[in-house]
Amino acid sequence: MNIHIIGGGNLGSAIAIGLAQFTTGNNITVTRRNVQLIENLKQYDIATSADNTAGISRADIVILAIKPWQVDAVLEEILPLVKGKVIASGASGVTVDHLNQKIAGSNVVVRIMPNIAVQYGASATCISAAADDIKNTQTIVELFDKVGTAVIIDEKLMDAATVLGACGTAFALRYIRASMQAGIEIGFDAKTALAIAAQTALGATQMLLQEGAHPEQLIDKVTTPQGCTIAGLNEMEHEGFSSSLIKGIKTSLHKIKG
Ligand SMILES: NC(=O)C1=CN([C@@H]2O[C@H](COP(=O)(O)OP(=O)(O)OC[C@H]3O[C@@H](n4cnc5c(N)ncnc54)[C@H](OP(=O)(O)O)[C@@H]3O)[C@@H](O)[C@H]2O)C=CC1
Ligand SMILES: O=C(O)[C@@H]1CCC=N1
Repeated sequence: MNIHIIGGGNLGSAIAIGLAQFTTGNNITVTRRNVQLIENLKQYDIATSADNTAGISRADIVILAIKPWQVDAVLEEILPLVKGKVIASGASGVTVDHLNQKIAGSNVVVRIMPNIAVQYGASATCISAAADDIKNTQTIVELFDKVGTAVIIDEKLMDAATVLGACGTAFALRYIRASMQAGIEIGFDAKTALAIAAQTALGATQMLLQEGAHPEQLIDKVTTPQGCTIAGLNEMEHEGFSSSLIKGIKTSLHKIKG
């Protein structure tokens, strides 16, 4: 397939590299105005251009990885050339209804919400479309399944998916950073503390995904009665660990919904 990604920033470049690394048989093009900033993509055999329409008529899928307020102008620019193509928008908060109104054509219009771990084949991608288009989303689901997991969700949950899945990368990294900082305070150098904290988070995630267990079932295996784990966990909860995470996620959702 020919995949044309408009917006070679954090998300667009990550999608391009992920698809280049974890899929075969696809030609990928990425565009942005300051094209010199994505020269590095060429090492993955990804074509780059400052012209959003360059080669777009050969594209099978057009992915929008631009800021929400840039979507309308870019659509106007490309619409005459993208009739019948799949258009997948990763712009947060821009609804399928809005996209369909702007596009008003024969296109399959899909909303995608990956996260930047797509670059490493580890995104949790949520996908939605209008009822008429759901049956045509298979290509997109299969594509994003190769760079992590991909699920179709009800569009009304797309903002929630953005917060849990996309912003979630930052939330998880902040947990690792805090662990690292604590690790330094209890005796490790920064590099070792980070290595231990990051690998421990990865190991916990692997167990969770492979066993399909509830986190607390695995936590029970770590908490020795009267031991140091439960003492630490309970202190964290007294200080509002779970509560602050829940509040932060809800605040992010309110922000997205305006
Ligand atoms: N970052 C993340 O983790 C995630 C982001 N998103 C969503 O993805 C979208 C992009 O976010 P992000 O990648 O972080 O933002 P960035 O600012 O990093 O990337 C946006 C890119 O769009 C380019 N751009 C702007 N205008 C145009 C235009 N007219 N034509 C072509 N390219 C253009 C910019 O480059 P230039 O100025 O050179 O043109 C820039 O590189 C947002 O809607 C965001 O909500 C969704 C999930 C995760
Ligand atoms: O922070 C943001 O608004 C975007 C949406 C998801 C990740 N980054």
